[in-house]
Amino acid sequence: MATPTLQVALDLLELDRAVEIADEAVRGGADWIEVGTPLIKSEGMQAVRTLRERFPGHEIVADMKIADTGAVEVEMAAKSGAGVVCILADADDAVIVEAVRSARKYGVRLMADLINVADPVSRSRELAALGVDYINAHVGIDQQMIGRSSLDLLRRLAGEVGVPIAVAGGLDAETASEAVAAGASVVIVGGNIVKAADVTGAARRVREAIDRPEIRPREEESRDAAIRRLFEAVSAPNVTDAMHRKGSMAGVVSICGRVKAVGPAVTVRTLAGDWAKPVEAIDVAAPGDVLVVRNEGRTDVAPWGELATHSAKNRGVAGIVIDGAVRDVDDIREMKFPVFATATVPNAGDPKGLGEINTEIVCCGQEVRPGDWIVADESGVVVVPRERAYEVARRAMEVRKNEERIREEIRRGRTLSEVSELLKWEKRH
Ligand SMILES: O=C(CO)[C@H](O)[C@H](O)COP(=O)(O)O
Repeated sequence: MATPTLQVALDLLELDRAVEIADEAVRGGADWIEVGTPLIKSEGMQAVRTLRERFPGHEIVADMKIADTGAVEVEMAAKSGAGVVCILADADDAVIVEAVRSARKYGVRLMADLINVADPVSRSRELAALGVDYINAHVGIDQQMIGRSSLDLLRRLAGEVGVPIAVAGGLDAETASEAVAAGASVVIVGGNIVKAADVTGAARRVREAIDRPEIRPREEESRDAAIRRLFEAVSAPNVTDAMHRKGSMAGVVSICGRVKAVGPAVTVRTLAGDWAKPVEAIDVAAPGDVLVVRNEGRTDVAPWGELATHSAKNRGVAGIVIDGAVRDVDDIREMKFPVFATATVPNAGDPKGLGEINTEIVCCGQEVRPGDWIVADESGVVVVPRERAYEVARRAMEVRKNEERIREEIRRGRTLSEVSELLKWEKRH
């Protein structure tokens, strides 16, 4: 079998940055350069022309995701310099047939993208029979965020289709190896190369994985373990960015400075600083849970202090968030236990047993249900609805990766406004 091709997907909005990143990716061993759909939507065919001119020795792939007017869109991409043009596998056969005719006329190849196709094996066979040159086992970025896997899709197709198979969707060096072993002829990598601070290094690692695939058995990971791993690797700001700037509690700060708490919420409602329910909740919590206490926002009386912190720490509780005051701050700081509160005050309430454990509460402006995920660090506290926890954790990791490349470009001397083309992307009114 010929060495599989490494295609780098430039899923960016800015052409200048795309050219710079393509240059670095090529130095790391990328063969084909994909003008990603966002770049085409942002810059049009000029992006294809520019990349064609700048990289004369490399195949340019135009990810048009054609859904209609197959002939015209293939013609546009071909005349701009693309050698491979992408069409949606789900498009009507009438569109596919016209696209194939146009591709033959202009001497380019067609790649059909299986994103969201219900029966990928039979559709791939139909597409091959219609004259499509490559099938792309693609799981889109939004689908990846809810846990779909491009490798699973690729494995379903292996040996079933008579044309070369490309694979795309969240691949990195490790999964690129698996993709080659599963029969991929073209390995398409976007985010894990183009969002890296060191694009050349990231591309080189994928290149090496493709050239010398080394498959290590992957450890099974539960959903909850993956959620925790991802949330522990990102910041609270990354998480609220991933939630369209929602989820932040207002006015609550870390009492111990640089600490972090991640875990499902055990909720507590108490009244007037009554510390019975918050302390009983320590026994209800499992290791790794975060206690979230509503104390009516009162800052004049504390339902939490040093002894409770000591007990929570022993039990493996990951942290505590209170919409009110805590006390014994000096001792808590010595323990470096993640405590987040809106105030400090010396006096406690009495343990009368008012309130409830594990009911829905509102804490610092956010609704919190038992089991919702809490991510708290020095910037503050974010609540993630439990049913969206995996998706938000994946998206937060994408936010973090994206910032890595932006940080690198700022380090090289550009301003944040330049990197993000702020003026161009201001909302028009
Ligand atoms: O076509 C795409 C999204 O629709 C991407 O180019 C493709 O998914 C590869 O990027 P990534 O590796 O980040 O998933």
